[in-house]
Parts: sequence; structure tokens; C-alpha cells
Amino acid sequence: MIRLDGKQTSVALKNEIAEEVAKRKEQGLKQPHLAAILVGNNGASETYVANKVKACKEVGFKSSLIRYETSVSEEELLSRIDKINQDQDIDGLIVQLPLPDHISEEKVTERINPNKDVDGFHPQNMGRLALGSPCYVSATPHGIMELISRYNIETSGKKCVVIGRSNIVGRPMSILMSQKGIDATVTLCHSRTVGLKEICLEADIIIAALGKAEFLKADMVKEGATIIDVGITRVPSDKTKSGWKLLGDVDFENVAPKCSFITPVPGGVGPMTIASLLYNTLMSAKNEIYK
Ligand SMILES: Nc1nc(=O)c2c([nH]1)NC[C@@H]1CN(c3ccc(C(=O)N[C@@H](CCC(=O)O)C(=O)O)cc3)C=[N+]21
Ligand SMILES: [Mg+2]
Repeated sequence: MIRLDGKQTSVALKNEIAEEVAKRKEQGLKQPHLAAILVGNNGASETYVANKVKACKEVGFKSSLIRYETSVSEEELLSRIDKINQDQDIDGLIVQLPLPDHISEEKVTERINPNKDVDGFHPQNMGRLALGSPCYVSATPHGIMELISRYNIETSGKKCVVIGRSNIVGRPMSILMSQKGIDATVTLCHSRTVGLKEICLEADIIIAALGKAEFLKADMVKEGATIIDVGITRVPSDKTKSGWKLLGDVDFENVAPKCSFITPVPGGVGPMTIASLLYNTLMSAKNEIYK
């Protein structure tokens, strides 16, 4: 069993990005600049955004964190997005999800200039993804593809099961794994799937992205499978300093012995998500996607 070390791989990817940023600086080009909007004070969102800002520093990016109270109006948020869309210095804009109920995530996502949409959530980027055209690939799916490629995991002709059909992970993952050059045969499963266990038992690669702690058990996994765990659930724990521990969607302890490759939580997909966001921001600074 080989652990897919997202921490170490994200450092490698960040080093590549930092090197390119340094080179661009020598050429007199400006630093890439990521703006992040955070509404309210959801604990997990705070951590993720803090990690993103820290990672920007590590690679030599500029970052702007824009905070609003939970009570901010949708109108005010949208007009801030308009302003950032116009700001020549800002290359990438993300609005951390989830948003409070009175704000439409759909409206917010659609308001971001697709050219600065380094989350890849805008319909134009999602549409391009489906068509196989140049686009910003959302960070978690992009990070997973990087892990698969850097560990030389075979995908061609393999049976891939994606569990979870969210717009930000499951759906784009199913598109990426079936695209030309990757060539897996994909089954996209969800809460209404009948016979999930039998479907999983056939899989060479399972991507668990349903958001249920330790959902995928050893008796659902074929010997030698590759397991990608996207889940991240916080549960109270008196054994850790922070007072909680993180659980993935996979029962790691029992599943790992059966696998050829498996991502841990934490230290798997999470750090790759952050590095991929930086990658997309660099692409935007270079105008590589929308020339
Ligand atoms: N507009 C938007 N873009 C996102 O990319 C986005 C989002 N909203 N909303 C929530 C999800 C989740 N997400 C994670 C990012 C980093 C870690 C991460 O750093 N994980 C660490 C552990 C971090 C911890 O201690 O909690 C790890 O797995 O090792 C996890 C999850 C980005 N998301
Ligand atoms: Mg650009």
C-alpha cells in the first residue's frame, strides 16, 4: 500500500510555482494576486481561507482577504465582485463557500469574471471543462488529477467510481476521469444509487466525495484498488490539541491494507486543493487560459 502524500506533493507543486513567480519577478512582471472573499465566521471556512492566504505568501503571491459579516446583503457582495472584476491588479477571485442562506451561491458564482474564476465554478469554466476546452479546473479535482499523474497511477481503461455528484467535486471529477488521455470508464454514484457496494467492488479507482465520515468500508473495496478520499469531517476529540480531529469519507484504518494507493486525511487531497488554487492563479496572471 502506498500513501498518496498530498502534503509532500503540494510542496513540490508550490515550489514549481514559486520558481516561476521568482523568474517573472526578475523579468519585471508583477506578482500574481489572489483575492478571497469570506462571509461570516464558519470555523472550517476560516481554516481553509487562512491556509490559502498562507500558501500565497509561501510562493510569492500577493493576497487580499475581504471579510463580511454574515448579515451582508447579496447586493453588496455582488457589487464588490464587480469592483474586483475591474481591478487590473487582481488575477484570481474566490468567494469561499458555503454562503449564508439569504445569498444565492449561483448568482455570486455567475458574477465572477470567468477570466478570474480560479475556483473554476463559473458556468463558462464548467461548460468548457465538459467540452474539453481550456478552462480553470476547480481546485480539488485539479489537485486529484495532479496526484494521480505524479504517482503514475494507471487510468486508461480502468473502472472509476465517483461517489458524490456535487458541482465542486463529484461532477467535475467524473468529467475529468472520462476525458481523452485519462480514459477511465466512470460510474457516478450518489444518494439514490442502488447497489453501491457491488458497484464499488468492481472499481479500480474510487473517489469518495459524499461528505459522510468513514462511509467507505473495507468490504466495499476490491483488493489492489486506488482510493481517493475527498471527505473532511470535524469531530470532537480529547486526544488532539485543537479539540477535534478530521475524518475522511473512507474508513482508512481498515481500507488501507487492501489498497495499492490511498490518500490520507488530513495530508491528502486538502493540501493539493490549495496548491491547485495557486496554480490556477498563476495561469490567470500569465493569461494562459483566456488569451
Ligand atoms: N470557493 C471555494 N473554493 C474552495 O476550494 C472551497 C470552498 N469554497 N469551500 C470549502 C471547500 C473545502 N476546501 C478545502 C481546502 C483546503 C483543505 C485543507 O487544507 N485540508 C487540510 C487540513 C486542514 C484542516 O486542518 O482543517 C488537509 O486535508 O490536510 C480542505 C478543504 C476548499 N473548498
Ligand atoms: Mg487573467
